[in-house]
Amino acid sequence: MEKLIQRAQQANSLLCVGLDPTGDDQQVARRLAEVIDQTSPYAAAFKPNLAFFLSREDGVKLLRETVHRIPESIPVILDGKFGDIANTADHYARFAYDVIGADGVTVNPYMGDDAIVPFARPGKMVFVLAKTSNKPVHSLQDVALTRGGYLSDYAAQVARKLDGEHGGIGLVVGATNAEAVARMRRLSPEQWFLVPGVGAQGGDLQATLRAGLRPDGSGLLINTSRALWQAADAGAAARELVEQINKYRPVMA
Ligand SMILES: O=C(O)c1cc(=O)[nH]c(=O)n1[C@@H]1O[C@H](COP(=O)(O)O)[C@@H](O)[C@H]1O
Repeated sequence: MEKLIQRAQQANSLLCVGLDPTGDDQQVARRLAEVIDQTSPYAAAFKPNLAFFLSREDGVKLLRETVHRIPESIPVILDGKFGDIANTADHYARFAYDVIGADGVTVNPYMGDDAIVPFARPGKMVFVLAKTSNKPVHSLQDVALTRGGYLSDYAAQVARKLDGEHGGIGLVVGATNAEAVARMRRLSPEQWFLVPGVGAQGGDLQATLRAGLRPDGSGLLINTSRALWQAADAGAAARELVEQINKYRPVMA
């Protein structure tokens, strides 16, 4: 997590700029460049979502160009929600890190720890889906375990154990349920959380920060995608969000 920690301190920001590009191919390339250039001063990280690139011809090329445009000091998390048996996961890891040049990924833990470990390379970040922002009718994450707690708690425990063994493992926790953020923080006092759900999904920023910030005022990466993509001035919107976030962070000595 060193690159992320350094960048968050340097930019005094916990904002993750989500890149979920919509529109026709020509517009999209132009808008991506614009959003990256305007939001870079305020971004602790960027998170391109793989689906929005793969859904267009030459999507991998566009993704590579996108990552290339992002300043080297800002970490890039490729949001692919990967999760497959280890030898397949190894190929996803090669794609994310070697082909695309990402600094981190999101991973779905449903297939267990061996689906996560191939992504845990030195210097890379792995964000494991624990308690996501959506609210399904049939939520696997909310299944109560006979041993106590919920399946999402178990995902967090596995991620914590793997972080101890490999380093660089964080959680994905949605901003749409502050109680769940607090619960995850109790289970994982020190890990970094990638937190989507603010903006278009209506998550409560203040409640999320209160529930999830570590005592050092850090440890959360607040993602927003559509709200910046659709903003008339993405730079101003990003700056405003950083200011809002920083209002709730304790002032460090
Ligand atoms: O892993 C994610 O990034 C993710 C996890 C989650 O629980 N909820 C969630 O919305 N996301 C992603 O975060 C982004 C949210 O986008 P906006 O709702 O437009 O800000 C999308 O790329 C989602 O795929």
